[in-house]
Amino acid sequence: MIRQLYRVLGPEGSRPLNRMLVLQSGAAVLQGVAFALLVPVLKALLGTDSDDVWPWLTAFVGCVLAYAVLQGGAISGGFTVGSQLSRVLHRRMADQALRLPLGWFTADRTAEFSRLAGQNVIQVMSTPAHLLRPFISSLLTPATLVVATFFFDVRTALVLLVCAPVLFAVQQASTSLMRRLDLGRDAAIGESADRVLEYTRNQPVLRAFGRTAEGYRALDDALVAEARADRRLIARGLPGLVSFSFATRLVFALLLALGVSWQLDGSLSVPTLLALLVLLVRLIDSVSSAAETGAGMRIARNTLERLSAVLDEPPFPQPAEPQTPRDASVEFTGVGFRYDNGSAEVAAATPVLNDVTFRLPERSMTALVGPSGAGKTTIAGLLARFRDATEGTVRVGGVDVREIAADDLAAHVSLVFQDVYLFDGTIEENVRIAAPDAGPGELDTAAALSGLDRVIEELPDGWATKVGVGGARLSGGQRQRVSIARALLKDAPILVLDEATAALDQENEALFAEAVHTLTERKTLLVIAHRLSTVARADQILVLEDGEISERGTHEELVTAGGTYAAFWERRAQAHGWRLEAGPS
Ligand SMILES: Nc1ncnc2c1ncn2[C@@H]1O[C@H](COP(=O)(O)OP(=O)(O)OP(=O)(O)O)[C@@H](O)[C@H]1O
Repeated sequence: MIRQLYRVLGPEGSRPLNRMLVLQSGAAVLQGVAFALLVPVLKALLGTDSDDVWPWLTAFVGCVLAYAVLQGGAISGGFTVGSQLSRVLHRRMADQALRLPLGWFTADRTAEFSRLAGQNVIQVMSTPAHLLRPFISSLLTPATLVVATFFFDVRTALVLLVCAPVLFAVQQASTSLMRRLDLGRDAAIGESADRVLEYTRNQPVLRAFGRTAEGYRALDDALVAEARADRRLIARGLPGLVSFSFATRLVFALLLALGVSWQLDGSLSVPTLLALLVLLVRLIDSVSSAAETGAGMRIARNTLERLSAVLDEPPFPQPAEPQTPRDASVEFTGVGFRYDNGSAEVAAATPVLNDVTFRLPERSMTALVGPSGAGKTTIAGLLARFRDATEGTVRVGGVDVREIAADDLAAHVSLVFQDVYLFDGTIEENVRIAAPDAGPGELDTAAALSGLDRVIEELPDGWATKVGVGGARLSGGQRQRVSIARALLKDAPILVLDEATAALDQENEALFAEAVHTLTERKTLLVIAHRLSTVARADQILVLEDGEISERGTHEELVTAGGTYAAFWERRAQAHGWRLEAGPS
């Protein structure tokens, strides 16, 4: 536990922890010495010459005062370490979030990450003050008492020395059992928290399909599993806890019986026996509280382990000597890709892309079409290096994306996603994220190209309209236009639009198609397109099926070739919307 705290805090954060450990250890030993001094004090008081009490009493009071000073320092030190822990952990987690590959952030891991950064950091920050300090006392004070007992009665001290390993073994056995059970319960609680979150977030969908809490199976199952883990913890963990408590009482009874028999045979005086019993009661108390704080320490240790695991995740590899893209072209050569789904078994996963090779010449427009699930969004992600290709090479401006610094690549590639996320702020703030220093002219151009200018005109607060968390106060089409304007304002030479026109109405979609076409004069465009107007005007169309490029060419060439594209064209040409879907099998 202490080792883990040092690891998490790092060298810079370790000083307050060192100080707290030294102060608390000193206080714990002094507490033990103060209790031990009660023996001569009691012996003198109960004995024949009560004047002997003064030197012992003076030493006792001195010890108590010194203890109070050290303990005060340790208490304030515990809080200092706690706030240091929270600061260091939050900063390290934020740094780690920046360094981890985007592919790492699956829904489950994102939920775990926010749980760790929120409630778990708060839980860990109270550990030094409320658990570690009492735990140190509950170990060092009894140890001091055992050593002190040697000065009063060697036999009692030897019995204690023999019993200590037995108590320790029982405690260890119960701790490791509880730790395993705690881990199982922590996982069950985490799963329930995720399902409750999912259940809350997806209320609109669940209500639309008439699902109530009882009818929502995943949440139900998670709550049942959590209750089962709780019952398992009580049923299997209780014997361990009870056996420890029983063992400590047994040791006490044994020493009491021995003490009485030694008193009866005249080898132990009554005052010493009484004073030793006071020490024993204190000793048993301390050992029992060690067991109680041990439970809290176990939970904190599990949490620290989970935090360390996230902090130790290998960051996305960055090039040692970064190169700069030479132009705005893009090249995929023999690219293969598998999602690892959070496991190390990448090789076992089904390939999503297979031997994908294509080139996007500078200032050209390519439409990527294909049935749902064919791998179009995956290609966009590889181009922006959200993940690395499992096979082959992705090049931007003639340079392997793995050799380009993250900032440089981000400056070259702009993306408009299917799922638009807006930050809680005004429309202007959301667009300006792309280029905080952009002038009003640039902002207006981006708004005009994306159709955002008309949205601004309709809204009473215009650019200053608050969008709400995630953009909840705007319609889907409005959100999308903000997102497109944002991508256009960034003015990166390569623009990837993933289903960007899906939420636009027909009139706006046509305007947008025209704007996109105009953009080709300045940018390299990859449009994951579903609309005919966009696809037909592309310089090159790539048809992706089952992760492989099955056809490529211009609209005319592909229609003439009479393949998959032509068949879909035939079927869809008359429809208002155009969507390439898997044909009947
Ligand atoms: N994070 C992920 N983990 C595992 N598999 C994934 C992940 N994301 C996508 N996939 C799988 O990869 C395949 C390709 O998905 P992708 O989103 O690239 O397809 P798409 O062509 O963009 O589909 P759509 O047109 O429906 O958006 C699908 O089978 C999908 O289930």
